[in-house]
Amino acid sequence: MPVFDLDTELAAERNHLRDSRAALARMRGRAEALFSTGDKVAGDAYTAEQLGRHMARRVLELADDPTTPLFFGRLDIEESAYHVGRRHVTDDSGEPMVLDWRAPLSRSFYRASVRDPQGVSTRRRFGFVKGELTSFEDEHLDRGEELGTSSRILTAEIERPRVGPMRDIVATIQPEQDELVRADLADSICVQGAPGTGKTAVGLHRAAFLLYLHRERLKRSGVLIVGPNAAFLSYISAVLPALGEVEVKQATVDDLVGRTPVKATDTDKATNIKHDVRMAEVLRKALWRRIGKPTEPIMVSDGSYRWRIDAEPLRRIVDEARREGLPYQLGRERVQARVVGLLQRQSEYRTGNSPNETWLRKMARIAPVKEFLDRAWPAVTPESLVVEVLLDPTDDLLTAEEQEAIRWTRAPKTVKSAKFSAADLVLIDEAAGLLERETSFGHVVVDEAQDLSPMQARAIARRSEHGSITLLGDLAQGTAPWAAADWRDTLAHLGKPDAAVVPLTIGFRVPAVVVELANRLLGALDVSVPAAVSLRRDGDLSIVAADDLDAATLVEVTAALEHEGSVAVIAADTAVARLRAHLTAAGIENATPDDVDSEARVTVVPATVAKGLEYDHVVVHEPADIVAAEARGLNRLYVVLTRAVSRLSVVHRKPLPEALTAA
Ligand SMILES: Nc1ncnc2c1ncn2[C@@H]1O[C@H](COP(=O)(O)OP(=O)(O)OP(=O)(O)O)[C@@H](O)[C@H]1O
Repeated sequence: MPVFDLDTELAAERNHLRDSRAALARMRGRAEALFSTGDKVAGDAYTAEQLGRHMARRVLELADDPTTPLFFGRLDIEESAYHVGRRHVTDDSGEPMVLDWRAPLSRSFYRASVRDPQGVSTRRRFGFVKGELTSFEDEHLDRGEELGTSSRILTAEIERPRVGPMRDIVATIQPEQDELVRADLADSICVQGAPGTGKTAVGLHRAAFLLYLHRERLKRSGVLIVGPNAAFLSYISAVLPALGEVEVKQATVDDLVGRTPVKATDTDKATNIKHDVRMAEVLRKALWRRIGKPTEPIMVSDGSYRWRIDAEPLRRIVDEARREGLPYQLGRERVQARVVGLLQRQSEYRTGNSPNETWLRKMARIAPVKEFLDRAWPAVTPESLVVEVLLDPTDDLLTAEEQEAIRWTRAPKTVKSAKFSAADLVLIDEAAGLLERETSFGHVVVDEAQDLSPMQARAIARRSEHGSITLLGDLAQGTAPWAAADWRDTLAHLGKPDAAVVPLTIGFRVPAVVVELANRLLGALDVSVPAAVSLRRDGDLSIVAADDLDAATLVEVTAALEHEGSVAVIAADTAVARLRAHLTAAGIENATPDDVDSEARVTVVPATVAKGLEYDHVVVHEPADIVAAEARGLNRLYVVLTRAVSRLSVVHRKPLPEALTAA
């Protein structure tokens, strides 16, 4: 029996890595050559363009990032060894050298266990430094060896300092995460997970997995990722391209509904009413109220002919179209087409000829038909409907006080010149959905979903009507006034009432000491969520009471800069400008989270923007102010305290919130 020699094994694996990289380079070379000759081989300009786009994407997909390993694992199944990596690599004869992590066989890399080895005798994980293979770790499942979360390589990965944007986790996806990542395209899922349990990571990897498995279908319908704000989207923006997926749309809900610019602000009260689901019904009623009952005939002169349609058949056409339940605009088009159809029949009967297209178009626009349509089924734009409702929000569904809170007291000169608030845009989107169908994405991932208002959820429902969704969130992190208390409500608004709600409980970000502090708040948050178990035993927590807060913050930041990794000061939004100036005056370069190109190691983060982000060292500045700044301030503090990967310092002058000091 050959002696197992670690050095020889490692050398063999390094050779395989070198050969795989060379093979990938050849694959890319071939794609580039095809890209540059695409227009010569394609028969026509359209095909050339299609091919060009396909090849350009292929070239991007085949990029080799020298800082990340091309493969990170190996499965020994029977007599064969399969390397598992970020994408397929084949040799010149088409034989696989690296299997894509999403391939069916790779599943065993994440799921095989001693209890269910799935034919795997040995699972090997590789350790890398800057793309160079430095070590490996074997689990001989056939000998009952299993490392689980005690894997040294997993521990190193989750404890590595965080610098720059979020990275993919393909090398270390955990079984409970993998189950979600590989769920069927048809399945809508809601993931309830404590901070740092990998919800965002799971959502992004699921998108990549679905794109791999259903490439053609999803290329047509598209995949959409919805995140809470621009800073978050830029933080996660590198993950999918690193996995070879370059065509996924990422947007905030505001981006989705932003057909006109925001030019007004609402009172909190008005905002809350406008985000309430009752507004959907208020708008629907206001729209369909416009439809009139035809009482007069249509009379059309057409050269020497006169056509007439009586009120009765017109009433029937309108009633029928209403009953069909189509979006309003389609209904209008159908009524118009049926009226023209009746005119056409009269013309055919009298003249014995079928009228041509020009005649049909003329009849559709002729004054008597147009006037009838404008009375019976008037043209509407989403904006005009919302203006109408806001000028007169009379509806039993709203109390008199609520109607007053949203009422516009002055009419804009024109609908075009109307000044809309952010919440109005959500109403306009709802109105647009009543008029016409939205195009539906094949799959939508919604992150930080606990903060979706019912009306925002409906905006997403319209964009996922024929697709599935992955909803990610944590009820304890709900900070919006309408934040969900029960996922079932959000799922109902999203049109996916039967989606499974699945918990994630293993925390990969926040060290145990910090989790323990943050968890003290849970009791005061009035939500029922499973608490997280942190995988991280390392980490540091310090609570500093100081008279001069800004000076104390500076001391903490300076100390943090001694260590590797990113540093954030998180403070109430109103303190950010002052703190930044204070740090700058002390010679510490700093940026805000939306400043994506900044090289500064220190970021000053307004508390309301911290959601979803993480930093190695976090200095929380005056928790009492963060709590006092908003109605759900304790939830905000819970979010803020759970951003730290390695160390958390809490700097305060005012007393700490009671819930935090309770043992
Ligand atoms: N299986 C894993 N292996 C390695 N790192 C992981 C794994 N799962 C999650 N992580 C890391 O843990 C951190 C937290 O993950 P992520 O941001 O997805 O959590 P989250 O549940 O969305 O958190 P939050 O609720 O705070 O937004 C990230 O740095 C992520 O890369």
